Amino acid sequence: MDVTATEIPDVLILTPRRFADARGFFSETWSARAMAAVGLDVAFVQDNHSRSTQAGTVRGLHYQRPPHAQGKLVRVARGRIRDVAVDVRVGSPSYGRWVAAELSAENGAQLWAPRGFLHGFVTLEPDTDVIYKVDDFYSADCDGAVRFDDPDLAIDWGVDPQAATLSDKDAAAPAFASFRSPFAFAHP
Ligand SMILES: Cc1cn([C@H]2C[C@H](O)[C@@H](COP(=O)(O)OP(=O)(O)O[C@H]3O[C@H](C)C(=O)[C@H](O)[C@H]3O)O2)c(=O)[nH]c1=O
Repeated sequence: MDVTATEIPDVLILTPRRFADARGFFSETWSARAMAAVGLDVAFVQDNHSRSTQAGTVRGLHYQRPPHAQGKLVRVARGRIRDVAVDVRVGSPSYGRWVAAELSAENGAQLWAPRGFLHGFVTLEPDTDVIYKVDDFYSADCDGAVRFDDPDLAIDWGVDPQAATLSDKDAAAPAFASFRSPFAFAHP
């Protein structure tokens, strides 16, 4: 499995090996052993699958507050997304900074964002299927959102935010200025 660093050290791009042959390919899309080999000991408890029929669909920016904060390992089974993680760990040198990566069925790349990050993506093709593992269960009570096109975050989504397809929840998400992070940066 290839590991590529991003501008935020704890956010990684993992790309599992693909065994191609005349039929297509085989890939271990997740392996606890492969994750441990790169220093990631994560106990995932839930798999998610979201399908977005339209290109330009934005899902995010979302997080779950403690005690149900979630680390996420995101991949695309069909189509293509620009995946975004925003560091909101109080005390982090990269607090408020974002990283983006293009994940697609074609490139097989996966984004790992630990707990303490806002997460969202925009679809770059119709009928895009996003598959992701999380390390805590869904909790509606702990679910939170921040405006995806917040001017203080100034995320480059690569598409026109004004034309984005949004859920009502995301369309009404609060500004980053009103966000009080419940996450602490825990590094030596
Ligand atoms: C996330 C989630 C949702 N749901 C239910 C709650 C709603 O009735 C319905 C749709 O939920 P929502 O509109 O929050 O789905 P997304 O907008 O795709 O949210 C996700 O989008 C961004 C990209 C994320 O990183 C999060 O994983 C997640 O917040 O599924 C569940 O039953 N379990 C779950 O884990």
